[in-house]
Amino acid sequence: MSSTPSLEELPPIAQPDDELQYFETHAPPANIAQLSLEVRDFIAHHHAAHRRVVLVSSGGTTVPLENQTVRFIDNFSAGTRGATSAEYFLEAGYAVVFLHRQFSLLPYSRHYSHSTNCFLDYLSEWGRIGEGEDAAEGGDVVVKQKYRQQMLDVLRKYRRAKENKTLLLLPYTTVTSYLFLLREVAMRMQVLGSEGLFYLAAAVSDFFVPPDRMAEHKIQSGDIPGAAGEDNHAAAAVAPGPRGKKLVIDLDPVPKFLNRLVEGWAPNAMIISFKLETDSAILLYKCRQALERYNHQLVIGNLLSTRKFEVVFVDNKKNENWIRVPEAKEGEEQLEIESLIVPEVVRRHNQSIGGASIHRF
Ligand SMILES: CC(C)(COP(=O)(O)O)[C@@H](O)C(=O)NCCC(=O)N[C@@H](CSSC[C@H](N)C(=O)O)C(=O)O
Repeated sequence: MSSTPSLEELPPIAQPDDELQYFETHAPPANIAQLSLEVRDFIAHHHAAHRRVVLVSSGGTTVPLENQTVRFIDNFSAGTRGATSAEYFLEAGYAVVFLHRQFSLLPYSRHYSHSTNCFLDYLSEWGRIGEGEDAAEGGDVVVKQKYRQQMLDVLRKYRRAKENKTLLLLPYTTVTSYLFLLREVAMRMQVLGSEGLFYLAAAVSDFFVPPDRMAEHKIQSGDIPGAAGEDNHAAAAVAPGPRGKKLVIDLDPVPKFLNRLVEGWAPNAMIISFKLETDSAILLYKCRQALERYNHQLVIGNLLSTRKFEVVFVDNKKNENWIRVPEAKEGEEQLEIESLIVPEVVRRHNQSIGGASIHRF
């Protein structure tokens, strides 16, 4: 079992000057001003309607190795946890700001997107699907009978979220765009006080290439004299090795922003972070350590290998509760663990703000 570092050995948590330095030395997403106004209006609308707002972060952030990015380091996440949880928050009556990795899974469309659930597999041969404007000349595609009810259920929920404008999609790609958007939304959510909820399921990069060590052009693998990217000061550069050329990467730790979120950006909100480990022997320790370091309310721990079947709630009152779902038998529908996680989060959120039941459609 790997030795578990003490609090002191961990990279320092972000202090105000780290935050200042990071945001001053990185460029925000080009459209952040427009997105910030959309978030402001979204929050104001639902606050006026006495509807709670939750920020759900989802997907994995990237760390570019070149300014003109050809190569990047990615963090594992398909976006299933975030997209599925967002659906259950919407069903619980929350409005959702969905801060997600661009092109990762989205609420509702996740059932039919990506290669694992290709929408086209749900369609049968050409035939007439309906009358009036639905029926084009020569007939339309027909959803296979066995999928119709499920698809109609998803479609109804999707349309309800659109009609009620309860889902705001904010895409990011890099860890920098994620952090800028997280800070922007958090500042806007301050108006919600303790009713604000953060559900941080995104897989956030822990290391990055500082701008002053970033190669401008694609790092060259062969010898091109004077080619850009051979700068020896670059954090990622090709160097001679015992078995020929190798790529040497020297990254800095991303300032730990969770502390800034808790203490500065959203001081009154309920903040839930996910802790991802692969070694079961250190999961609980790392969850407790995160709570001690960041002083937020709840860490949901999960292992990469069993994340769809079990999670553990570790809260700041030292309670540790496992939630588990049985793995579906062959041919059976898998119970989504988020159908249990989100109601438990909502229960705890109710408790933290005095238990008022929330507005439902
Ligand atoms: C990524 C998964 C496993 C979901 O997978 P998909 O369903 O395939 O999307 C999610 O459940 C999770 O653990 N997310 C959190 C993963 C993560 O990076 N957590 C961070 C802490 S929260 S990120 C906060 C940041 N590092 C900071 O401290 O400022 C960690 O474990 O260290």
